[in-house]
Amino acid sequence: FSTFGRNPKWEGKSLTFRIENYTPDMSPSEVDESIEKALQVWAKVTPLRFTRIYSGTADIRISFVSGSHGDFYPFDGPGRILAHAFAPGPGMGGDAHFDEDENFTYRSSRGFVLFMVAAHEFGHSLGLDHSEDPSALMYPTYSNKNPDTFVLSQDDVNGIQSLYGPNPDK
Ligand SMILES: CC(C)C[C@H](CS(C)(=N)=N)C(=O)N[C@H]1Cc2cn(c3ccccc23)CCCCCCNC1=O
Ligand SMILES: [Zn+2]
Repeated sequence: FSTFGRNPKWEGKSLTFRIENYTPDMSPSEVDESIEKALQVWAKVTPLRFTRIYSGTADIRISFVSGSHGDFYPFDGPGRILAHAFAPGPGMGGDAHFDEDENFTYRSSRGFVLFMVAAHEFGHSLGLDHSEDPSALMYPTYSNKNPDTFVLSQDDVNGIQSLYGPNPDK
C-alpha cells in the first residue's frame, strides 16, 4: 500500500458525506446504496464512522461531473480515467468526483460498477494512494468484482489501519 506524502489523514473518527448530484445512469436509490456500501467497506476495518448530510459542507463531497469541472483535473470523456478523489484536508480535501461521461452501473458489467469505483475513490479520500498489489482495491486500474462478495485485500486493510487503527467495535 502507499499513503500520500505527508500522510494526510482525518483527525476525527466521525466524518460527514454529501451526495451533491446524481448520475442518470442509475436510480437514485442505487447510487445511494452504492456510495453507502463503498464507505462501509472502510468503516468495517477502522474506527471511522460516516454520516450523510443533505445540505451544508460535508467532509467528503460526492458529485458526478464531466470534462473541466472547476479543479485542475478535467475529465477525459468516456473510458480512461473514471473518477478522482482528493486526499484528506479542508475544502476539496476528501471530495470524490465521478466522470459523468462513463456509464456507471449498479451491478452490471455493461459499464463500471459504481460501488467498485467509489470504494477505490474513498480509499484516496481517506489517505491511501495506490498499491502495487494487483489484488488490492487501491491498485491503479479498475476491476469489476461482485459487490456482494467483495472483500478488501490484506494490503488495503494494512494501509488504512496504518492511518486509523483497527475497528474497536469488532
Ligand atoms: C481504479 C479506478 C476506479 C480509478 C482510476 C482513477 S484514480 C485517479 N482515482 N486513481 C482509474 O480510472 N484508472 C483507470 C486506469 C486506466 C486503465 N486503462 C487506461 C487507459 C488510459 C488512461 C487510464 C487508464 C486501460 C483501459 C481501461 C480504461 C477504463 C478503466 N480505467 C482505469 O482503470
Ligand atoms: Zn486511484
